[in-house]
Amino acid sequence: MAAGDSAGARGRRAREQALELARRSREAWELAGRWEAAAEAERQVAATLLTLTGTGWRLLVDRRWPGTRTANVDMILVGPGGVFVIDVKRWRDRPGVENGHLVAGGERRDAEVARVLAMARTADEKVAEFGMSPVAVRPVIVFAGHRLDERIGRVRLVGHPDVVHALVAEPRRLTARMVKVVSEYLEEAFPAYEVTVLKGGSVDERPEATALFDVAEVEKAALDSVLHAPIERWMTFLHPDQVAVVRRDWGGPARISGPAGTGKTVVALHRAAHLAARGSGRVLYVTFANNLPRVQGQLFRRLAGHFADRVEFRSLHGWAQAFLTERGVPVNLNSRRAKDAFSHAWMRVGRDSVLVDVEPTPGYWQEEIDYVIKGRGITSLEEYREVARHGRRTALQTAHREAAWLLYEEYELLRKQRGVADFNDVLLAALDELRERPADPPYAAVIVDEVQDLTLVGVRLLHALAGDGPNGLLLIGDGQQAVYPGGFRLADAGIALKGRGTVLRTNYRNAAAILDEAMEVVSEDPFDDLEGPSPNGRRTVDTAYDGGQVIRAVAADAAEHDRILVAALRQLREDGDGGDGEGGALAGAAVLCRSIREIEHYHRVLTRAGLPVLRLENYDGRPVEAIKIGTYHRAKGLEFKHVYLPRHDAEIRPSADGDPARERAELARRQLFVAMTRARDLLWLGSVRR
Ligand SMILES: Nc1ncnc2c1ncn2[C@@H]1O[C@H](COP(=O)(O)OP(=O)(O)OP(=O)(O)O)[C@@H](O)[C@H]1O
Repeated sequence: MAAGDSAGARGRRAREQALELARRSREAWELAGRWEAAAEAERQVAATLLTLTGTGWRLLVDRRWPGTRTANVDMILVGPGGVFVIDVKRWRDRPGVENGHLVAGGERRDAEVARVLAMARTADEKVAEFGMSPVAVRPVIVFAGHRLDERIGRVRLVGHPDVVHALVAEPRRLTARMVKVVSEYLEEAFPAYEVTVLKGGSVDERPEATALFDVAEVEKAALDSVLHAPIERWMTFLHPDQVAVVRRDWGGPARISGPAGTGKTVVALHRAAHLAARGSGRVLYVTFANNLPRVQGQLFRRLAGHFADRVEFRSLHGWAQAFLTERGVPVNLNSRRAKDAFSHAWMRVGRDSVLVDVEPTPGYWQEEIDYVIKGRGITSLEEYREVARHGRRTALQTAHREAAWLLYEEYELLRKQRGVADFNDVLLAALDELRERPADPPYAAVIVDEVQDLTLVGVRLLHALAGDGPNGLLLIGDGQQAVYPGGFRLADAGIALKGRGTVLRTNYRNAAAILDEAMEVVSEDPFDDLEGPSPNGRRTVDTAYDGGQVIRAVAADAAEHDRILVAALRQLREDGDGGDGEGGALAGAAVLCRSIREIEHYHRVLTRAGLPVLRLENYDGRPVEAIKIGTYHRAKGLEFKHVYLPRHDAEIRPSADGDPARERAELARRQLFVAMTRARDLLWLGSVRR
């Protein structure tokens, strides 16, 4: 269908919906008139909302507020847009919002906001019992006789004439069946306050009774709601245990861990919305990878668009650089020239030293500087001599440590001579600056996703930013998915979790066959998990999805391998099943590679074969009819229906050799594991016979 046609069809549907509501106005008005228990203003608002019940919404009027002795909830409306807990006000003075406060007649009326928020929290609790996230519950105050459409945190403030189109425009979250189930559940949870009597009379006959809202406005709102992308399965409903984590109160820094695909990011996104809803402060959501914030920000806008301006999605280095710029601290980041400084340092003091007896590749020693020495903020040889090198399997004698330290000093000298900074310098400078002058205004909460990929200095920086206050710092990650060498313990960063943590155990992403295959790769490998070593790579995980397909393609040579890959992708395009209803066949496909060189190679191969390609660095999570292509590192935190791993085993070796080889082999297996666990339904593993 052409784009113009579908827009036209959407417009027609929106108009029909608006007209249908208008047709029901008089009927609703009469019905509300028979609501004896309700006050006049409530009856009028109820009449307006009753029009919605003809198009799949359900309205509960005058309900008991559980947990209170006598208080009532004016209305609860359940519809495609979620659950709305409604309080009706008839004020003579015009309500408005000033500096985040509800005001009327020159006075603050914060108590009214607090009251409807408290009602919504009760509803949150009730719906959490069956796994509904608080993002789908919205407290609303409807003002009779006024026009406005404002927001204070989570609370929506709307005038009576604005209420229908405000609610109709909400993104669709619930199917008709779910609306029924949820409203029946709430009917029991919030019992009728008084028996609502329908009597013969009706409310005053008023001329406006037939025009409870502006049809044109509703039509536009209905169109907006369809323009929202379809809501993913986890946008509204989670497992009740996940919802409990989203809503939990933690007295200080906390951690969510769990194997790949267990919903850690999903829970973190819902929690970001929950924290944004609770207070007025900003929430910072950080990851190490710089393409993830775009994808996560995009998901968050779909999940809780009304809080999009309160939650900042940033990469750690992106945030640190912006922070330093804001503070006027110059840092000349130039990783290419910094690398060049290292190469010279290696030639001068590395390649003829004892270091080559342990490991001749200079890259290993650059990592030692990046992840152990600078990454942990070590400033003296004494400190380096003593440090436990978590995550590095290669034991170093004192002589090796001294030689590595010399290499580090030479590198620093040459780097400074060139007047350039590396990525660690950016974080170190930001940490110094933050310690000198704390952030203002500070963030109410900092959520760190994929924390295992950070260095110790990175974690210290975020800890300094968030502090130790309640619900301030949340660390999410899984040591088994660490794709960088080196590691740290949270205790080294001065973070005491004191039992504040939770482990998620159900994998909702990978079909069982895929997860089994991936687990096999790392099952023999111990790993470091931030709070201590984990001796066993085989972990207990429940799978939510059976089935799945793992295809192994073994070719005689590289050219044949690439031909098989292209044929598989063409087949996928023909089969037309790739994108979860969001885009065509290729929208859900990704080709993941170990290195940038391989990416370039496969980009050429696919383009020549006439297959559309999108590099992961340009992907923001929105469905695009193109094969995503990127490195294992860039694929972190993402997922695709079909994942293709060309020459997946080229770097995979048994790990019985010496220590450095073992360390490299384990890291390569963890990276492969991460790539494999990006696949939901199909995993294609290509190899060339050795
Ligand atoms: N309660 C749930 N119901 C259905 N699907 C869910 C639920 N929770 C999570 N998911 C799905 O599981 C998938 C994996 O979730 P998520 O990306 O949050 O996992 P993760 O633990 O962060 O993974 P990884 O560590 O591998 O990056 C998501 O696509 C989401 O659709």
